[in-house]
Amino acid sequence: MVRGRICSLSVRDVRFPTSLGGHGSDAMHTDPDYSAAYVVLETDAEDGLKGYGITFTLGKGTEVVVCAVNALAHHVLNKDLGDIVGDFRGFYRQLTSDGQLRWIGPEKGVVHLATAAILNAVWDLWAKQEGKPLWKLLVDMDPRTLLSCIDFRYITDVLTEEEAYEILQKGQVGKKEREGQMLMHGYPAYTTSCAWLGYSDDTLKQLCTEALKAGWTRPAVGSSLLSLSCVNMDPWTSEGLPLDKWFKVKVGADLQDDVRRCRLIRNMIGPEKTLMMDANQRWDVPEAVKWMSQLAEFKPLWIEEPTSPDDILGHAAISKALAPLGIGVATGEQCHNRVIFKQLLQAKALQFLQIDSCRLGSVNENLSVLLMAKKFEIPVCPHAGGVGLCELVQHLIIFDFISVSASLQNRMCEYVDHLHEHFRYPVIIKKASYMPPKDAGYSTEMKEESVKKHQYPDGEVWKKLLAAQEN
Ligand SMILES: C[C@H](O)[C@@H](O)CC(=O)C(=O)O
Ligand SMILES: [Mg+2]
Repeated sequence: MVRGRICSLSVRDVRFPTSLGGHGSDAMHTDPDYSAAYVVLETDAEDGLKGYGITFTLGKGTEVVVCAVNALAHHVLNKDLGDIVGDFRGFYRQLTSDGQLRWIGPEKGVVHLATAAILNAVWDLWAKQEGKPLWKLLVDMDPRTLLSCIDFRYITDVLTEEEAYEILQKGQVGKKEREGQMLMHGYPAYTTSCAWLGYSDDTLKQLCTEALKAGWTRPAVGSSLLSLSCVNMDPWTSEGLPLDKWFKVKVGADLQDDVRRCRLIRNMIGPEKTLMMDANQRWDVPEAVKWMSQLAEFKPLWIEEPTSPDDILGHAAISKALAPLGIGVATGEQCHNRVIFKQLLQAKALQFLQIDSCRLGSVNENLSVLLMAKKFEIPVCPHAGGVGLCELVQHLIIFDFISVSASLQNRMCEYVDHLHEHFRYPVIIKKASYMPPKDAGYSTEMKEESVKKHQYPDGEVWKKLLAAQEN
């Protein structure tokens, strides 16, 4: 039973100095401090449960998102949780249609990141009150209720509510077995932790060796060396162990460096394992095609964010040009909203769709994208990493497998090995797979001690760093 009136919303600017070690660096974001605008909702219910929500940011960007959360707060305060989730579509519309704030979106950029942080907290609270991890709340939800959380405005030309209902109805078949499979084996993951652009070759080698030792080692059945249309991997052995393992390397700043690093990593992981490349929007369209033609010898499964995330037709042109080389295009971590995803799908502009739990308007909007991806039969391989993105997105992709896609072919969820120790319910990875969370909620809660230490600029960590910079 959902209960309580939301009586307080707080938001904090929490930053981790990851740029000091080059963690998270890429061709565009050379000094990222992984950060979060961290929202806490309290209700007047006697259970004392709180809802925690984050959105992922980089350093200074956080203070702008914090302002936007505060500007949206009045939509949530003094609302009954029951009224919010009882008409979640209406509430989503209310937040995204604020007559003054919509002008600085709409449904994109800072204001949408703030929307995500608030709604992530609402979903966490709802799941906690129901006593279920978020993925299970979604899996058990009756399809009509689930669809009532989605705003279909702007996407009915490709997906009507009735079509979405049919997808969910079909997804009911075999659901119990798939849930069992997830509980037993987890959802396959790939790692980006070895090859951030700011890492030296020695660090890359060392991390790659460690990752291989840690179990990212099984031989692939399908091979990324085949042309894309032939890639048809079954990621499980008969004992239910994951087979192929994927590694991602950052590229895009300097071609000769890329060639050297890709050779190094390919030599280490061998010809069989799947390698992906990520350019983080660095190139123009022709440049992307030319650059990737020169990296094709390393057999990447995909090039991620080859150009501006807004350039749908550019992505389509790159997809077309790289298909004969067996290289797909992946994108999504900076796709503003469901409309951009709709058009990427319509234009055949991507072969791997990367949802992000904090970029889109929370679970509500991500559900619409999962359903569209199913309709277009494009595999979803979520973006994760950052602060808490692994913790959150695992719920969405596990739900997707159990209730929507029913497939693991060509699908893996990103995993990055940073900052999990700051979460109260950190991800559990076994045999390179995400094990479904068991605790109630959306795994969004951070340890209070970590938040205090890393709050910007007054937390202990930042006080020291800022003082050192002054001297
Ligand atoms: C700035 C982030 O670390 C970014 O490089 C992450 C990313 O592109 C990915 O994980 O993919
Ligand atoms: Mg990326």
